[in-house]
Amino acid sequence: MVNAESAVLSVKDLKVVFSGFKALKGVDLDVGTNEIVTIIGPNGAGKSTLLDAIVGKSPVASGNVYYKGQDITNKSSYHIARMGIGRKFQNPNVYNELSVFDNLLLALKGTHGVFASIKAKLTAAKKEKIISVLDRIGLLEKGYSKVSSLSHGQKQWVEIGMVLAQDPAVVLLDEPTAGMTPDETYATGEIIKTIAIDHSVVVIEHDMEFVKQIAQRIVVLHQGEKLTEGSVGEVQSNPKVIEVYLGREQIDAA
Ligand SMILES: Nc1ncnc2c1ncn2[C@@H]1O[C@H](COP(=O)(O)OP(=O)(O)OP(=O)(O)O)[C@@H](O)[C@H]1O
Repeated sequence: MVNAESAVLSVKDLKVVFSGFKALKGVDLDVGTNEIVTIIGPNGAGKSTLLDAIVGKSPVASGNVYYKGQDITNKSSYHIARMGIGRKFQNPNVYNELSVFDNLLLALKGTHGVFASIKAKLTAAKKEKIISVLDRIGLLEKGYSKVSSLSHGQKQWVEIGMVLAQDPAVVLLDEPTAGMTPDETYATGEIIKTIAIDHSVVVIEHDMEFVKQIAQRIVVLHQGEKLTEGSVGEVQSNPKVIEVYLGREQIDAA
């Protein structure tokens, strides 16, 4: 069982308020080493806000975020990323006219500026790192392809690769399968499981089939609060979760 002492990432009684609107009303979350935590919940539950607050993109009104025991509450996004928390957003943010390889090169830790990065000498260590990331995201064969030639799903994997290139200990993914085909969605689940061999991963997701594929522990948010957490089975059979979320998902899917 993960607790605040053993957690890599620990969120305590976190509150986020937007112009008087309480988006998070005191949320706790502990993420263990190499654990996958999946966050589900209805639209507006506060899922993205929670990830934003962790990485310093939403101002925390009260409560704390700890990374490896250090209080990182309201530190700058840049600082938090450098410490080891990588965040992928919903929309791809890649350089379409560059190759997959060069996109990953740009994302490597300690790299500054597009021109300088691409013109700088490619060391064996950097090349090895990029190849290992390409392998992780299933794009070894596409390393020299322009990102513009890739499918939507493959672009999302490049973005995940760009997060991995920064050597984070914790990877935060906001709806990584949005807009993907079923095959791409499944492949994304397998990529995430491989990432979790040596990273902690927090995933926001709506697709329950995908959640079942990757989930170890599920946290359910509702109206800015944690409704419950547990295994897939525990969450799926929880009457409160069925009422506020899963029932609605099943109706939407019908
Ligand atoms: N910058 C902001 N300013 C004002 N309100 C915001 C801001 N960001 C989020 N909110 C509000 O906070 C609430 C939580 O939003 P959030 O995006 O975290 O929900 P979510 O659970 O990720 O939903 P979805 O599944 O639709 O992405 C929503 O009511 C949203 O309108």
